[in-house]
Amino acid sequence: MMTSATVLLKDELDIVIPTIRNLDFLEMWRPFFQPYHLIIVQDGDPSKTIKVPDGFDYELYNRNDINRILGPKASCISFKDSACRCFGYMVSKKKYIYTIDDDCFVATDPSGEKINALAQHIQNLLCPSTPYFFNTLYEPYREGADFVRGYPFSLREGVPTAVSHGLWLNIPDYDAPTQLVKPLERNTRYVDAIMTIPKGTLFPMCGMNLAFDRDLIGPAMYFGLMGDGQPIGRYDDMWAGWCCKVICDHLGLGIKTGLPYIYHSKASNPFVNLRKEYKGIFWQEDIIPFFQNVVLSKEATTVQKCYVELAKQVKDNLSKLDPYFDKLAEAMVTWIEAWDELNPSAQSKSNGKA
Ligand SMILES: O=c1ccn([C@@H]2O[C@H](COP(=O)(O)OP(=O)(O)O[C@H]3O[C@@H](CO)[C@H](O)[C@H]3O)[C@@H](O)[C@H]2O)c(=O)[nH]1
Ligand SMILES: [Mn+2]
Repeated sequence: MMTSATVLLKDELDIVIPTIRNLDFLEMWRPFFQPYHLIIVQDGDPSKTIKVPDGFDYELYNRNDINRILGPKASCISFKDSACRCFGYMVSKKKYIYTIDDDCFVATDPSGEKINALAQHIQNLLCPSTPYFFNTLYEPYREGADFVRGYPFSLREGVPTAVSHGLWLNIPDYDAPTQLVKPLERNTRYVDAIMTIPKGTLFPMCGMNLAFDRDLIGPAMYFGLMGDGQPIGRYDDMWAGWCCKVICDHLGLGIKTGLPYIYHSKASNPFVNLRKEYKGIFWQEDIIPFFQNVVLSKEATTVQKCYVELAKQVKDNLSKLDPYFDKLAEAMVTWIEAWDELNPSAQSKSNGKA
């Protein structure tokens, strides 16, 4: 059991869990999660009671709470999709967020050790990122690693890390077509590496094992309009990842991917997933070039300013793809308004070097 001295960021980090199920999975995480505050976002029927195992310090929000707290702005929070988790990011008052799905369990590393995914994410966030020059020995700040020969000393200080993207053993986060073609495929490959995603490169951000610095990038972690009443689902985390990456590149912040692993136990239904994803699979062939060509102005010195500029570019450039993007662009602005209403002190803080 960790002592209070070794509980990293105990009072500076919230764990956000979106759920439509019971939370028995927390029993396996108890040794690692119990010291932290949980923010549970209950999706679906608000009259259903979600049982939280004893001994955890938590706050729980259902749809009625979201509507009560945000009023008309609640329209930007998805219903019946894991995208609802971003409400937890908004109501948190902590500097760091870790979000995990309720079908993700403690994984074991090749030595047989239980992986404290939260501790690894915290390490990732507390160490700088290196987006401007790739270190071929991967994360240079780890024990037993460093910058390799030829790495410019002027770049070794790195930049602040905004996001730590973890991976998954057992059920990988495949899209529906891949799941359908490879229904029995399980990820058993433990790759002992953490990498900074280079500046100018996008990546597919998965929301099931994800940590971030809320002060640096929180307002960009909007998981979009998904699920009930929307033409698309299961692109919530992807959308947030693309928005976050272009904003991190603009503000000089870093995103890492790799360790830690969790054990993902539940394969969602590939046919249901196909119905949710299919427009995204088609649209992303236009969405990705859009994000690859996004330019934010030098006046965009805060995440909020970047995000509102991005929303306008979404409206101007993607609405021709589908009227959905008009709605999404408006929801992006509503999200920022709601964020700033709930987080007035952080409103104008400049995050990085534009
Ligand atoms: O309507 C819903 C459905 C689910 N949840 C909660 O969200 C997470 C994820 O649900 P689940 O594990 O069933 O789905 P996956 O397909 O494995 O999810 C991954 O795919 C992406 C979906 O966008 C995302 O990267 C991962 O989450 C669980 O905690 C459910 O309880 C919900 O809140 N509402
Ligand atoms: Mn899952």
